[in-house]
Amino acid sequence: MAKANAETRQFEAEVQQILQLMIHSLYSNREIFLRELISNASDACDRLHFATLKDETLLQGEGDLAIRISADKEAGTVTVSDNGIGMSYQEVIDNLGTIASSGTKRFLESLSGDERKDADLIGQFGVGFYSSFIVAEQVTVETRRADEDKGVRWQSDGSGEFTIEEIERSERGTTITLKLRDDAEEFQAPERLRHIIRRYSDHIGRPILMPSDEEGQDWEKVNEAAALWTRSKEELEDKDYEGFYQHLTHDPEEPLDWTHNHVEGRQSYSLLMYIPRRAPFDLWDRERRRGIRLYVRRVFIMDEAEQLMPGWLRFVRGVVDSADLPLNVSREILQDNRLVRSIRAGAVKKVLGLLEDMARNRPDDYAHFWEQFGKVLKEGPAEDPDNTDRIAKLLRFSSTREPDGETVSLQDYVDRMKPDQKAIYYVTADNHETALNSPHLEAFRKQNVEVLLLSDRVDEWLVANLTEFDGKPLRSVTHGELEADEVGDSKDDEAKDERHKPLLDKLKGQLEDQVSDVRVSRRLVDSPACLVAEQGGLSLNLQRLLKEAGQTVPELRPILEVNPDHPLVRQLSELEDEARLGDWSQLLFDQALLAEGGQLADPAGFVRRLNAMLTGQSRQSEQA
Ligand SMILES: Nc1ncnc2c1ncn2[C@@H]1O[C@H](COP(=O)(O)OP(=O)(O)OP(=O)(O)O)[C@@H](O)[C@H]1O
Repeated sequence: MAKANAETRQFEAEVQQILQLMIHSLYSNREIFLRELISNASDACDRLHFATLKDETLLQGEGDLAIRISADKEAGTVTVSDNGIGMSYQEVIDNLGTIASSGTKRFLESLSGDERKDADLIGQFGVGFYSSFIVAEQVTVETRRADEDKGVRWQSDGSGEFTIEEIERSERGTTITLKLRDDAEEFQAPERLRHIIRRYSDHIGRPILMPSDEEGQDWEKVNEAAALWTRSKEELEDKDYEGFYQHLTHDPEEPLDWTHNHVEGRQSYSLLMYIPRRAPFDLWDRERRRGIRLYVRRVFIMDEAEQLMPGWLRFVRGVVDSADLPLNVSREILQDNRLVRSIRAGAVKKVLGLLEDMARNRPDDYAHFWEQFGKVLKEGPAEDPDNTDRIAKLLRFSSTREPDGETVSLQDYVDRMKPDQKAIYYVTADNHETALNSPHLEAFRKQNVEVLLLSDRVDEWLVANLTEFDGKPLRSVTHGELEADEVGDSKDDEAKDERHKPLLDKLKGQLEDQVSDVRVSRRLVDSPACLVAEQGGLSLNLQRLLKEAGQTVPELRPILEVNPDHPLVRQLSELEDEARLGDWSQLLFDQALLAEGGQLADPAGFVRRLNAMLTGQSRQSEQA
């Protein structure tokens, strides 16, 4: 594959796009280029270290892995060098000419064209190596892979193409030389470089060295060079944790919170986990691998070890360093490993503790967290029955008492339940407005009984798995028959049903293909009718969601409940004309369906019947 002569190649079109965007949007924060290069160099050392576990000869006698940074005033350059794994010819092409990561591809797809917004977004991906071009008019990379004889030189001015050629290079690893732009001269000053290194890269586990004298013969260590998570909490400051978070995630924002623990016992491991401030835009992408970075006794093993964090905490970022896992652990082994399960259980408990603490002591931060990640947390009870009670306490809902925003906890709800109230009531709907205006709530409103308003897709899944809280059952207001005392109804209901039997029979006759039953409602005050699902059956909302998702749903006919005190229903009960009775019954059913967010089977028919009714005629009398 290697070529003897230099060849010129084009950047992938997307790289050019990224370069443009970056040079313009990151101008105010140019110094991050150094952080990105150090981060790559440190990863390269980690990867070499990992590779030498299998093949010691890769070290070739040079075992002290380090990152060297120096400036040359005369040449106007800054050089970042590492003796890590290095790159082969093909790897240079793949890594430094294209956008290899699918995440970055998706980022490009999501560009809005609004520079401000896009600049915000770009930070989520880590602009990596290409950030060199913020300060450099020319970048030269010389590298040799630890297991190859020949080296490679890559060079570009960032304007559209690069050259690549084979070279002789005795040292293993990578040297990146930036020819600084005129307006970036400040980065030649060693003090400036030192300052940036301490600021952004102090937590890097490898030594970062700079020349200690003018001649550049002796090198001295500039950073702390102990992996941050191995250090004790007492000696670390917020800015250390924040710097490490940046290294780990490339998130331009500071984390919302973190938890750092050293666990000793049957197993020993260190955990450092962060809650980001903002959800990544691909949080809902099921293909996207998540999880945290795994180290074994300080040796980097893998990124995004999804086995270490359950799906319902997929927004958590961080590091686990285990003292007990074998160094040759693979993703497959992680799948089903007792140690991993117990680390994950420990990690989950720490995150839950962190969130509980935030909810209690920093309600504003928690509200922010909930807004960003609440929907993900709602997957918890289904995925993790063991932790359901703790997760349930962290949930927040909108309710008929507090309809603006999701602010009500189940504990708040239970604390203000009426003394004789038996259940925690909720309504699910396709959207908040539909839930809030649902006719099913009328009797509850009248009796001042609070009802939770659920309108996220995941809510149906949540309530299927969260059936009680604090000993109180969760009960849907659109399911089953309400008992008289649930809504403070009088006791003469039986008689009421009897009295209205002729009406109910009429409606049943007209709508027999569409409903499974018709009965007098205890839910309604102002509306003439509503639809109800069988107790324990699928809600109409869930049936719709499943159909949208392409699943086959058994044809479940709802129950029509009517409000016999409503003028419309009263008039209907007096109708004799079969055709008008048919139209009115259908209208009653259709409007009940609309009110709870359903779709009409025959919208044109609905409009025609409605118009006929509004003009005081029925189809029959028009024809006559
Ligand atoms: N010093 C280096 N030694 C060896 N490989 C490197 C070095 N610098 C970059 N690379 C390779 O080039 C790839 C691209 O680097 P780049 O900084 O653009 O993205 P990244 O590091 O993969 O992503 P991110 O910055 O988001 O973590 C790296 O994944 C790595 O494989």
